[in-house]
Amino acid sequence: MNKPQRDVTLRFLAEPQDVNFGGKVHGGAVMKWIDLAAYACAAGWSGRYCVTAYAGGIRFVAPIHVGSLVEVEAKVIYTGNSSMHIALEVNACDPKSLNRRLTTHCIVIMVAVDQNGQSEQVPQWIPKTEADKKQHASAVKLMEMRKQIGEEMQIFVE
Ligand SMILES: CCCCCCCCCCCCCCCC(=O)SCCNC(=O)CCNC(=O)[C@H](O)C(C)(C)COP(=O)(O)OP(=O)(O)OC[C@H]1O[C@@H](n2cnc3c(N)ncnc32)[C@H](O)[C@@H]1OP(=O)(O)O
Repeated sequence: MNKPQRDVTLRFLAEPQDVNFGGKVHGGAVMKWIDLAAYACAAGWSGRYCVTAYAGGIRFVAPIHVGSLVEVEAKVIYTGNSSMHIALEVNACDPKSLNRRLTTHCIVIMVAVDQNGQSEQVPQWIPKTEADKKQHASAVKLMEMRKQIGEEMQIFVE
């Protein structure tokens, strides 16, 4: 296997088929792009097939217009035994003016699985730069917060 790749960026044009009733790109389309980028990032890091275990903290900061050049950036910010925590950012711009702006961001957790859907070990990512260390620490903090949210939400799934 090649050296694990920490990040990936998908680049494409928002097409008319992605539009919602308000004339902007549908939130569901953005979430699909995010899932695809998270998968490509996790697969590139682990060299394995991966599934989405969690997606959260999504914030739609600004709408995306049809015809925009969209960039979905995904990067590993934490690895567990089989999980990869991935920070995603979606930026868009008019391809004529290249006035790039943030439209959406969130966190996705992907898990590497074998052919039977059992979780498999992934290479560990070790933060090196100050920015990496901050993001890693934030991922650990978010894990704790999700545990509390999960416990609170238990009444809705029983
Ligand atoms: C076949 C080849 C075709 C190739 C073709 C290519 C196709 C190219 C197109 C691809 C396009 C994009 C594809 C996207 C991928 C889908 O869209 S997948 C569809 C949506 N996702 C699913 O269906 C996943 C359903 N869930 C599961 O299967 C299981 O819950 C999981 C995720 C495997 C975990 O199972 P589990 O029994 O909890 O496993 P366990 O070993 O206890 O935990 C594993 C890890 O998951 C973590 N975890 C589990 N649940 C959670 C949670 N809710 N929150 C956070 N972490 C969690 C644990 O903390 C643990 O982390 P580590 O400590 O190991 O780091």
